[in-house]
Amino acid sequence: MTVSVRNLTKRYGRTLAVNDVSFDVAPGKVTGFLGPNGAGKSTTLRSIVGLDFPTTGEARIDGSKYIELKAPLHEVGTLLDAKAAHRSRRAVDHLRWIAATHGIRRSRIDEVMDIAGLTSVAKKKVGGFSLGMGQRLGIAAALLGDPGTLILDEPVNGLDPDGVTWIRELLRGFAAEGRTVFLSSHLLGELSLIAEHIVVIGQGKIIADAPLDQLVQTSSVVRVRTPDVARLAALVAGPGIMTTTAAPDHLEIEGLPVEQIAQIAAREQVVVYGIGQVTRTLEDAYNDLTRGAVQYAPQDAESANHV
Ligand SMILES: Nc1ncnc2c1ncn2[C@@H]1O[C@H](COP(=O)(O)OP(=O)(O)OP(=O)(O)O)[C@@H](O)[C@H]1O
Repeated sequence: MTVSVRNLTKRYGRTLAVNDVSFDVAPGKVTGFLGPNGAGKSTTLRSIVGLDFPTTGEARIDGSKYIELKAPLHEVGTLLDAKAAHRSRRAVDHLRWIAATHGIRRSRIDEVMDIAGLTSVAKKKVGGFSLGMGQRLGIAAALLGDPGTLILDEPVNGLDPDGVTWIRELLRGFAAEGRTVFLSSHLLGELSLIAEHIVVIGQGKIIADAPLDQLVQTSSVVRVRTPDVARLAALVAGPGIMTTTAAPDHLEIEGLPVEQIAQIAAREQVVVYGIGQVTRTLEDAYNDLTRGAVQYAPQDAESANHV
């Protein structure tokens, strides 16, 4: 199932929350949705699943608008607010209530509770759940109809390390079956372990839509760990080559391939403890992309130290 967003614009009064956004979410992989606070992620996700009506433009799931789907739970599983469950209801009753809307069999409720690790708290009231347990319940609900697509807003939030590993494996497995996964998250390190494709939104506009590999592609900088930084810097010096001492025993070299640097070091008998290309993290890529698109930031570096 492909999720297609076309020229989606959403205004709330004077606020232009989403501004002419178009992108596709492909099946068979996990797609991450990133952006600063207030960038328009939740509005976009809510518009995809018919909880918000676009001012103009549209979102379709395999060609249909969400509201046109005959049995939406079997097509799209959603988690948009982990606190949405009724506080006085028991976890199992929350799932029974949702299952009843689609005639989903009772045994499926046990299955999803088991998948989400909630079997032992099935009869506990949701009001007593932690954020992480609420997330697990929300994911169990999203899985109830065994859908082809999952749309999740911040599903990793509040999960403990076991929970983070669990959801990573769950979502990757889901995508490996050819299904579609679209999730937002501010946890960039975790997202780079889950997602293969990344869409970045800033101030209501799409500012990147690319495979993760492409965003974090290896830079041309080589970092060498050596006790002889000054000597190696002098040996590799030449036109178009930049060297930076990154730490007392770390030299960064731009403009020469790693093999050539290793050969120079070997030939000149410079001791090397480690050598390799510097890789950009998703966080580096995100910071570069969203510079200028952050709405809610401290006024200056000085105030940043005081928040
Ligand atoms: N129901 C609403 N009424 C008025 N303004 C809204 C409403 N929902 C969102 N907005 C505004 O639209 C903009 C986008 O909000 P949205 O919640 O989509 O951002 P987000 O990227 O999900 O942010 P966060 O990372 O903080 O969750 C913000 O300026 C927000 O204040």
